Amino acid sequence: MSQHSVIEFNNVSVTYDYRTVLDNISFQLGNGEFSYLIGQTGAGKSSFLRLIYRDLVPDTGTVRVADFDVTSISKKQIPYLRRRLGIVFQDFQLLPDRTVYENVAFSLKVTGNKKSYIKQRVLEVLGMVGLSHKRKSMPEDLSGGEQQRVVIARSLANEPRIMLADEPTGNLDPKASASIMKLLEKINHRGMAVLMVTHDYDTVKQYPYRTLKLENGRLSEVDPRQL
Ligand SMILES: Nc1ncnc2c1ncn2[C@@H]1O[C@H](COP(=O)(O)OP(=O)(O)OP(=O)(O)O)[C@@H](O)[C@H]1O
Repeated sequence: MSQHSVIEFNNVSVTYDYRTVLDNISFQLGNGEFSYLIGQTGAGKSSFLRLIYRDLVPDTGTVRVADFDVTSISKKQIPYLRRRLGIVFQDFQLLPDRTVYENVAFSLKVTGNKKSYIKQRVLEVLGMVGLSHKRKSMPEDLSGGEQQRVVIARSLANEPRIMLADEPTGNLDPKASASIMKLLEKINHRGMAVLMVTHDYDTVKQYPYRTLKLENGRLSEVDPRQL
């Protein structure tokens, strides 16, 4: 893999029941790069992400993520791969019966960190997303935008190099969406690569970065200002 990329697909194809969803795709996400992935419902965006966190294996081609050859890693290595990824997905919500602090601490406990480090790191990432003062709150007492910021804090806890964000501004009002985008930009400026799947073209136009469109199994770059 190139020294400068953190994700690399080479001639990747995925076919479900004779329907080719990803057709011989090659793609690189640079170290510290911000990119959008767009495409209509059913275009294959989720399949694309699933390849990265090894929830799906391509029929042909290779996928490399950080230092992992994802297409050939053992089951044992999958958790180590996933630790390199900050995952912000709609279906990966906060635990409703735990405080904000505990929700973030949870991801550090499962990776076997010491209590003193966990405390320091939780406060650090909550500070980064501007929610230290809400650490004792329950998720249901936060706004949608605040909940999403806690999800982002949790995804940052283990210091991943790459963030995968699936519709992080979905269901949020324009003000909350803007605060999420500013936060993702801040994280990106600190050196983390961000790959964001979105249907929110207003946001893409307002925060223009490389935009890749999936259509008929192929990936092409489009001008974010022309969406
Ligand atoms: N496990 C599967 N078996 C069969 N078909 C599948 C499977 N997973 C996805 N598909 C089909 O492959 C196509 C691409 O699905 P995918 O979920 O990757 O699209 P998407 O772009 O993420 O869509 P959305 O924007 O609606 O989430 C869809 O037609 C879907 O029905």
